[in-house]
Amino acid sequence: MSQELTVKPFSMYFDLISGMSNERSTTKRHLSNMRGMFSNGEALEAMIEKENSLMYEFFELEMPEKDGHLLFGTSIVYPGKVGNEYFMTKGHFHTILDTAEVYYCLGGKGYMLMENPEGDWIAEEMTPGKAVYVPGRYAHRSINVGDEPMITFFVFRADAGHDYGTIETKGYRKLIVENEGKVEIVDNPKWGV
Ligand SMILES: O=P(O)(O)OC[C@H]1O[C@H](O)[C@H](O)[C@@H](O)[C@@H]1O
Ligand SMILES: [Fe+2]
Repeated sequence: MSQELTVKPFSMYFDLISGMSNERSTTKRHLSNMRGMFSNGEALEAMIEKENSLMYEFFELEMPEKDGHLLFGTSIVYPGKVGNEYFMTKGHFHTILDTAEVYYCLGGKGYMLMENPEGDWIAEEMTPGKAVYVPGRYAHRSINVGDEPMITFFVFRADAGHDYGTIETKGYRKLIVENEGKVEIVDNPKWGV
């Protein structure tokens, strides 16, 4: 094994309530990083003009991108809406499509929205204590439908990679929106366009 592929055993502390670690810094996605992801682009621009606030952040550890290694961390999606659509992550397929991921919800309330290229989709509810298995081939996006930050711990194969292109061009088949105070899963009218 070459030197750069050697990883010594290590541990990392995450706060169970906030999901944060003071040992590293997070990658941050602000409203302006989410252009094109929400169905109501005008609502997003209006919000950015007022304040380009933080939508979510997550820990991206540096691990050798080699099969056999695992990458883990936490992700924190803040509460809010763009138009009637809840704050969410961009979502992605894995570049090595057939690689899975596990998420464990530590706090908040939301959904893991998943869909595969064959058209199967499912929105798995995420509440504290719930572990969600995202099988290979499924794009995955975390959506916060509550009033608190939605915090998850995740683990996936370190060389899986992130494919954002498909979601950026086609979007998701489904949207999670608020309708008269209730959470609803609706068809994305712009899907594939
Ligand atoms: O990559 P995004 O879709 O923006 O989501 C942000 C992050 O969310 C999760 O926690 C994943 O496990 C990360 O790999 C991902 O990068
Ligand atoms: Fe992933």
